Amino acid sequence: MDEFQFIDSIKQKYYKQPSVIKGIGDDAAILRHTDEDTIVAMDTMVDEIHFSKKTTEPFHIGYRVLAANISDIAAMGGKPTSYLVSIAIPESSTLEQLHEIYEGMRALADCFQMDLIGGDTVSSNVLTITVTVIGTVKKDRVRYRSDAKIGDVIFVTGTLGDAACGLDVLLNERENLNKYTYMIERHRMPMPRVTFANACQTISRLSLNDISDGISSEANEIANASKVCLNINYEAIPKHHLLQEFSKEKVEQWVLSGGEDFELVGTVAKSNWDQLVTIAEQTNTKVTKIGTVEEDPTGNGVVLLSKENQTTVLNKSGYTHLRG
Ligand SMILES: Nc1ncnc2c1ncn2[C@@H]1O[C@H](COP(=O)(O)OP(=O)(O)O)[C@@H](O)[C@H]1O
Ligand SMILES: Cc1ncc(C[n+]2csc(CCOP(=O)(O)OP(=O)(O)O)c2C)c(N)n1
Ligand SMILES: [Mg+2]
Ligand SMILES: [Mg+2]
Ligand SMILES: [Mg+2]
Repeated sequence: MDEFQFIDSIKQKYYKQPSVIKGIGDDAAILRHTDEDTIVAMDTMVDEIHFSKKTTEPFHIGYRVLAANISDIAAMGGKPTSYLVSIAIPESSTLEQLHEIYEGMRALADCFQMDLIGGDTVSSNVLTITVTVIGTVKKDRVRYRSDAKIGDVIFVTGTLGDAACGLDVLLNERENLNKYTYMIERHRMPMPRVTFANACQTISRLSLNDISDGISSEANEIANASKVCLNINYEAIPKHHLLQEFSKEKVEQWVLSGGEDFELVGTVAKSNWDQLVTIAEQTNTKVTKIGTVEEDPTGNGVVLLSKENQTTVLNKSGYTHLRG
């Protein structure tokens, strides 16, 4: 199969979204959105950085890369509608593996009625997949990191540290993997929090960020953008009971800096907290209060972590690709 036959083989037979005027097959795609703002985000995954043979089947590679992208749309409060895929393929990849990658993306895309509308295919030494995701949002319901205000409740969805635990279990080839199935699933097939984020439309102001690098990073991103202090209580951060068998140090590292849970961290006015809890119940989403937004006297933004009755500054300690 050559490049052009490959593109033909991954092309959808029809498009679900009325916004797709032109999808795959010309020099570019054409979209038409009338009433809403368009959200555009991009994330790349690279072999041996974001996945490896030890951790992921081709299906999961596709699923995860799209999930990471959709998660950014959720974090802006939007609805994902379409995506483009750039794939750099090494000689060692088989056609079957490539189709499984696309099957993984399609499986998640179908959950949100998303269309594959374009991309690029090249050969390379390292399997690299870049997705551009497109979504829509009502213009007065965009969720900026800069919208946290003093007095807000800080919340997170789901439990934190699960994906990092699953990754650790896979990388260290522990025996009795069945015991860790839930954590492995959380690493391989994270479900971005679109339904919850969209159901929050009745609330006029939220700040939101999705947890890809680790909450220590994303909480700092909100604090810096909003120039406030996020005071977080470590004990209040929800942790899955399966983490109990691991050392306190490991759990702390996974919870604060593990990343890739693709949960949401955000802040909401105290007066809207009950409403948020109701939305969480209606959308089957676990939501937990983990702290309060306070004034930052320096004006730069800071995150404080209270743990065992001690309060320290929580610096960004999540995943980073470049150091120094
Ligand atoms: N190489 C790049 N060129 C241009 N913009 C970039 C690049 N890398 C990241 N960005 C932008 O920087 C911001 C932060 O990116 P990132 O930390 O990857 O966000 P996220 O964790 O939500 O994926 C985003 O607006 C992103 O589009
Ligand atoms: C084989 C393997 N090793 C390590 C990791 C852990 N890891 C790789 S990248 C990353 C952070 C998230 O990726 P990034 O490219 O920073 O995504 P973004 O923040 O842009 O959404 C983590 C936790 C992994 N997923 N797979
Ligand atoms: Mg990114
Ligand atoms: Mg993000
Ligand atoms: Mg990152």
